[in-house]
Amino acid sequence: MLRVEGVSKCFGKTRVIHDLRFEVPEGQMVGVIGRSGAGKSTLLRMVNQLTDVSEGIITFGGRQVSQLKGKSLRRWRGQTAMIFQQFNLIPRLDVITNVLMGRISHHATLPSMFKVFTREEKAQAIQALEQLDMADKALQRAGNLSGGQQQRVAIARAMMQKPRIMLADEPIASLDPRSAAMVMDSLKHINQSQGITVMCNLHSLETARQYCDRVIGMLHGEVVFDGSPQQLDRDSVQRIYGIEDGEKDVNESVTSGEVWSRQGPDNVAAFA
Ligand SMILES: Nc1ncnc2c1ncn2[C@@H]1O[C@H](COP(=O)(O)OP(=O)(O)OP(=O)(O)O)[C@@H](O)[C@H]1O
Repeated sequence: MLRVEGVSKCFGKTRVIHDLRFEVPEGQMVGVIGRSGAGKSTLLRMVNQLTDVSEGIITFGGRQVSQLKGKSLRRWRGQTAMIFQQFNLIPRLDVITNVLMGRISHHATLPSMFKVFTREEKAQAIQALEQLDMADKALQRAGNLSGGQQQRVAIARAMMQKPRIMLADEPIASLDPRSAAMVMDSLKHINQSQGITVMCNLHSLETARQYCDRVIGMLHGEVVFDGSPQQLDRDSVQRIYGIEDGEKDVNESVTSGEVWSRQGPDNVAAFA
C-alpha cells in the first residue's frame, strides 16, 4: 500500500501541491488527470523522491519513503520505475543494451560502465522484450525505432528493475493513437499479469476511463476527484478541468485523445 499523508510541495515561496491524502492499494492502476500545471508530474516525482516533499509523508508498505537518503533512497528508486514522455533511451545503443541498462542500479560503477551483464540478466532482458512484443527488435539501434516502439523498450528497461510501482509521466503524450494504445495495453498487461501498481499521468480522459481502475483528478495542486472511471461524470470533469470566468464548458473532445485497442477502433469501449 502506498500512502500519501498530508503532502504539500513548495518551490521557493510558491505552494504548488496542497495537502494530498490518498492510498493506493498494491496492484491498482491509477490514472492521474488534470490541466497543465495541476501538479501531476510533481506528485509522481515526489513518490519516487526525484522531488522531495515540503510537508507530510509518503509511506510504502508501512515504511516511510519520503526523506530517504543514500543507499535507502537508491533502493526505493529501484522499486519505483519511472517512464517518461520522451522515453530517455540511448539512441546510438541497441535495444537489448538499453533494456539491460535497467539493471545498472544493481551493479557497481565499473561493470556498468563497461556494460558487463550476466547471462541471466541478458535472458531476463529478452524475456522483458518478449512481453512487450519487441524481442525481434533486440539488435536494432534504439534511435531507429518509432516513438511507440521506443516507449515499449523503455517499459522493458523499467521491468528489469523488478519494480513494485511503475510511475508513468504522460507516457503516450507524443504518440499516435495506435502506438498509444499499444503502450497503454503494455502497461495494463504488466499491471494485471504481475500485480505491479501503475500510476500514470494522462492528458486524455478516454484513456484514463478505458485503462484505469481508479482516476485521481487534480486542480491547482489539490485532489478534486478520486473515484472509479464510472464515477467520472460531466460535473467531475468540469471540476477537474476547472471553469474560469469567461471560459466555456470543458469540451471533452479537447481533453480526450482517441485510443485504439490493438484490434482497431471498433473495439474501443463507448463512453458516456
Ligand atoms: N522545479 C520547479 N521549480 C519551480 N516550479 C515548478 C517546478 N516544477 C514544477 N513547478 C511548478 O509546479 C506546478 C505544477 O507543475 P507540474 O509539472 O507538476 O504540473 P503538471 O500537472 O504535471 O503539468 P503538465 O501536464 O503540463 O506536465 C506548475 O505551476 C509548475 O510551474
